[in-house]
Amino acid sequence: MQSVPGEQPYRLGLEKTDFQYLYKLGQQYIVNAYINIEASRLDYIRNNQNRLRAEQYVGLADYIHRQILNDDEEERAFIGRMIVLPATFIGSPRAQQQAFQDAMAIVGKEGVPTLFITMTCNPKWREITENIPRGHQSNDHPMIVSRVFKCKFDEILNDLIEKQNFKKRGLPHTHILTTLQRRIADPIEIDTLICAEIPDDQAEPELYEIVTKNMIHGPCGAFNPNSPCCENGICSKGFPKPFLNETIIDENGRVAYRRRNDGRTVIVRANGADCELDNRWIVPYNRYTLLKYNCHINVECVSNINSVKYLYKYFFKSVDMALVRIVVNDRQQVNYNEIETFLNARYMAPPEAAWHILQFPLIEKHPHRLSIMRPLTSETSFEQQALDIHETTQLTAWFTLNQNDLQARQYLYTEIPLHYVWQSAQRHWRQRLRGAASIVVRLYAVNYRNQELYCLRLLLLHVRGALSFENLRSVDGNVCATFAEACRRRNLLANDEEWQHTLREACQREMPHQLRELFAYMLIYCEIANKLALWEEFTDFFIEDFTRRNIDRDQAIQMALRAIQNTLITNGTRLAAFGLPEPNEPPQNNQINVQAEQAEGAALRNQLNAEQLPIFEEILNAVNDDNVPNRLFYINAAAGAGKSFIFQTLLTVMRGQDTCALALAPTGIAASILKDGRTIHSRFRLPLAINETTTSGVTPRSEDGRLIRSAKLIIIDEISMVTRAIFSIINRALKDICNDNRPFANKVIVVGGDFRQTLPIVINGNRASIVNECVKHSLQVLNFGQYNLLRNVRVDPNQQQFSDWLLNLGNDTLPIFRATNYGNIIQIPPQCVADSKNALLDFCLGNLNFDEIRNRAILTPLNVTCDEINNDVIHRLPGEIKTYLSADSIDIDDQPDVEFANYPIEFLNTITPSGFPRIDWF
Ligand SMILES: Nc1ncnc2c1ncn2[C@@H]1O[C@H](COP(=O)(O)OP(=O)(O)OP(=O)(O)O)[C@@H](O)[C@H]1O
Repeated sequence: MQSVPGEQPYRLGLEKTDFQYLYKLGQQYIVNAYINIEASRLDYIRNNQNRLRAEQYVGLADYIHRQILNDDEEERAFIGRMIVLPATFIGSPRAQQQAFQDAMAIVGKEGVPTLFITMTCNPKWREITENIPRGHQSNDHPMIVSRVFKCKFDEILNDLIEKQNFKKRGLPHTHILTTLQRRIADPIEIDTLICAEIPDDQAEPELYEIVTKNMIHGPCGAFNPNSPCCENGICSKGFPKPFLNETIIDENGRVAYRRRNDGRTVIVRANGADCELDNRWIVPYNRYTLLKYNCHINVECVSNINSVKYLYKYFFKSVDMALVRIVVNDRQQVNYNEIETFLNARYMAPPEAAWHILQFPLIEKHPHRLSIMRPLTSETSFEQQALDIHETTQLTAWFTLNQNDLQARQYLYTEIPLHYVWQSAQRHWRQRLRGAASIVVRLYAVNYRNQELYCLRLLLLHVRGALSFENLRSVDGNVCATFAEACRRRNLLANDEEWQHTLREACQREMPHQLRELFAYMLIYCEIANKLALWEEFTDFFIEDFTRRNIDRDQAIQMALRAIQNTLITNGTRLAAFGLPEPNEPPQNNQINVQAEQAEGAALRNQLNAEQLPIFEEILNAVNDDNVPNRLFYINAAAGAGKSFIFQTLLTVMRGQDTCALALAPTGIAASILKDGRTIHSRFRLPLAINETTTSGVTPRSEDGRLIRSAKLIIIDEISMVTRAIFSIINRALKDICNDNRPFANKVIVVGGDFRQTLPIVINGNRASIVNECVKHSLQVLNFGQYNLLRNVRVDPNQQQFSDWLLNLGNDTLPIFRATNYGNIIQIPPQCVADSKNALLDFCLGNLNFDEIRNRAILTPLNVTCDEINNDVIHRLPGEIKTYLSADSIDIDDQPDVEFANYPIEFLNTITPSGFPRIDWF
């Protein structure tokens, strides 16, 4: 039998030979043929371990050394023979790891994939049945099946990350992850792309035929408990799925597809019986691809990068199971033989063998992998070893390039392949003439335990135009002894130094009260290792304003602690929670200057317009008389109609009467507009995650409880953003704290907002789920009296037209410009449209000075646009640009090393989940 790969396809592809009639034996022949080919390759690897430098594989050497340096002498081992499979051997653990990291690099550049497509070969494809002898099964002709599948596979590939896979028993199938240019975030859009229902057999007979043949799961569960997908009789894939009237995206971004209970069913035979299956058993598909390819093609929306991980896990599992096993034999010799392990855990199906014999690739496109340098042993320095091996690496060639080419110095090492091409024969970088756009670059990953190499890698991600290793280690003209030291000095590694640095810098510019506030927020939001040390180091700065006033140091410290405590309490926490000393006395309530408030209240009251005044009077009347029955007010105010103005007047007038009123809002920004405004969460001590059973953390006997009890009026601004659950918690909490079972404990509650504006945030929610969260329904149920403010006081009277347009927009009464599947398109008045980004910036920022600019904001629907605009704005501002870098890391406590290596630092830098800042701030 031939073992040369090139000859097998020829031999097996011959038409009308005896081979065609071997049936099952033919399958065996193909597997054997490939095993032979593979064996010769493995032999080569086994006999060339020195050339592969097996001892230098990072992590492996670490592990082996740990075994050898075991404290317990009895347990100590010595290194035996090490045989490793290189990354170039497809199926080796290293190849899988590299492939995964390649995929992550692509995700880093292109974004999280949009669709996960699984396509399985259809053995009844005309191209297969017409090419096998009559009466034969397609199984017996894996070479033809593989060839046809490859053609179909090539056709469906379009802008994707792809992987090839083989089902253990049967037919080739492929998993494809595609990244569309635009993310699909809307359930309606998902419905246009993906369907999980039985088509109408009259209207779409062809599709009906394909779906009922290829896209029905199982049946499993009660119909067929022995189905391979069942564990203890329950389907591990969650079939049958529930009926759903609308597609829903849950809070984790997972999609539950629309499967309506429309009465359509299909009869499928399983377990010797006819089973009637409905839409709950349909695997999601795309109409177009199904009609075109006529096979099983499962199309699903991707929710997060886990799908990439899943793809590779699946790949690991079913194709070339490569277990890493360290054998310590009787003589305590550590033998590490990946080839043996690879072969022992081997499963080879005929289609897979055929695929390999035909030399179809498993992975077609790699990012440009940049070497850092050869992974080296620990005894000698990297530089020394690099010199020792007398070989120019991509990295040392980059140094040389920078020495000779001034132009190249502007680039990072990772940007070099975009501008220069690596000439592997000559071992140098040559100017690139074309093709940069499609290049994805990634630096080989390094385990963070290998500190120096890890830090070298980190420097390469941030230092441009380095001339040598020494130059790379230089910071501000000083050569650091190690790469780690250089990283620390460049603030690339996370530690408390960055917080010291932040405070030190702030000390130069900020007033002590601002420093105290900054410190309080650092405590709340930053991961500071030694908070006490930081407090002690900067105490003198925190108390400077007090000591300047000749206040004794101890007392000044108490005052500073109290100020910090006040900020912390507003945010629902205390100094003690951070291991810091608590101030001796409790924080004092702000003293209210009653007379000043009375004067201000009277002035504001005089300004109230004809729409506002009657509402104000009615509310104040209810506050002053417990017997007034109508105590719940809902001010329905269009944008800028002056509801906050009424609230402000009410709060001031009540303070003038020395009566307690509380001002609340769902967000910090909305709360900050109101006098002594607090967020609902902070006032009622609510946890972040709210559900029906959540209760307020305020107890009746606490300081907060007393304050809430004494309040005669509670104002909640921006009620449209409050969820029903929170509103009901407030109602329950008031009843509990005040021991009064009437609605909201008979307090005067004034809520205001505009349901045309922002509604509650429901992560990945659709229209129905967001509306469902709104309090509007509760307002009606609880009999809140509705008061309308419609005149926009904010806009210039000359812009009444714009004000009307805004109102119509909110009321959905504007003329429809064009109707689409995703909703109606309206036309924005031409005077509100800026022709270009620059025109927009000119309009918003013009020639304003910095203070004026601070009061303006440009809102964008997408973070990327916001980053773009920020970048432009920064360059328009006077002064030097300073960049602050974040030091991203994975929480290694619950991540094993392998996970860490799979998410290299530059990948972490590219992800900006909501609420996370970019890696660089200017
Ligand atoms: N009676 C008034 N006299 C003078 N200025 C007023 C009056 N009412 C409102 N304003 C001013 O009009 C602007 C808009 O008012 P306000 O912020 O109270 O509106 P709003 O209904 O809360 O708006 P939004 O819905 O956008 O929050 C503010 O600058 C406010 O000071």
